[in-house]
Amino acid sequence: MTSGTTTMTNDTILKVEHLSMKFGGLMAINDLSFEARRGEITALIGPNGAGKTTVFNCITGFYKPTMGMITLRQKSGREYLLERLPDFEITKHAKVARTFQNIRLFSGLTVLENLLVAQHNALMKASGYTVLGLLGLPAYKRAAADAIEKAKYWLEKAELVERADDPAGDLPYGAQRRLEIARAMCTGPELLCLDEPAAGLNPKESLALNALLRSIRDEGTSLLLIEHDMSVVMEISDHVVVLEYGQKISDGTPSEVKNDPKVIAAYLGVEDEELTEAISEVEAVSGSEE
Ligand SMILES: Nc1ncnc2c1ncn2[C@@H]1O[C@H](COP(=O)(O)OP(=O)(O)OP(=O)(O)O)[C@@H](O)[C@H]1O
Repeated sequence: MTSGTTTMTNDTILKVEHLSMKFGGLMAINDLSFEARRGEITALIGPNGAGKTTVFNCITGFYKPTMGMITLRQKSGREYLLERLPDFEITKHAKVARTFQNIRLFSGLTVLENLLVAQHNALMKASGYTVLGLLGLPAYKRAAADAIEKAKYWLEKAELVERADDPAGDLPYGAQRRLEIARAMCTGPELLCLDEPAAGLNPKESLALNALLRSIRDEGTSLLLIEHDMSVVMEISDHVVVLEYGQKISDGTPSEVKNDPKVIAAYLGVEDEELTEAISEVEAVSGSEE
């Protein structure tokens, strides 16, 4: 669905405007606006209950927002109003893929099979949705060969080649995380949304994850991630958006956000008066430096 009404440039892949989500009397997201730029890693951070997962669920079609607009602009310039699309169309047409806080693999299938299953839609399309197509069409044979190539590519990128024939459920936790991301990449997304990808990883697994996410970005897929692990956020993000009580309290580079008194206060949980004091202190210091 093309919106044709926004003024997005090609540098922006996602624009969230005046998003609100109400659950009964609870305003989980309150008039939130932010942008994610193409070819960047954007992190969405904030204390527990700030509304991060709710934003993800609105972007990926799991929730229909109470108000607001979410526009995705593809490389081709085509725009989709995500809040108007059912979730399967967000994946299939708008090309937004996601992972969840808890790993959701086909644990009885092998690692390779997980990557092939992700390409089922492309294969069925090439078959013309018929058995004869599956058996004889050259287009299907080509698509099947492409699917295997793509799976091999992501096996290598995710450092999983040696485990390709093992059941996914037998992999260590960090490898399962990378497999989930590789599987999402096999769907060819323009925007990859990751919900706490570093949760539960040991330091070595965390480094492997960072390398994988950077290489995904460097190849041109934009990333939006929710992450609690600040070392991951500070190390790999190009842009950080900070939420508190469903509202944006800061937005900038990792170092800008890290030094923002509002962010420090949100994470330390200080009272409003103390926050005002902290802000005036920072302003006094920056004023005396000018
Ligand atoms: N389906 C729902 N029904 C009712 N309330 C909900 C629902 N989903 C989220 N909430 C509430 O909305 C608020 C934001 O929750 P959300 O899970 O988006 O926060 P979060 O920032 O992702 O938190 P965490 O870091 O703990 O995962 C919370 O108060 C939560 O209890």
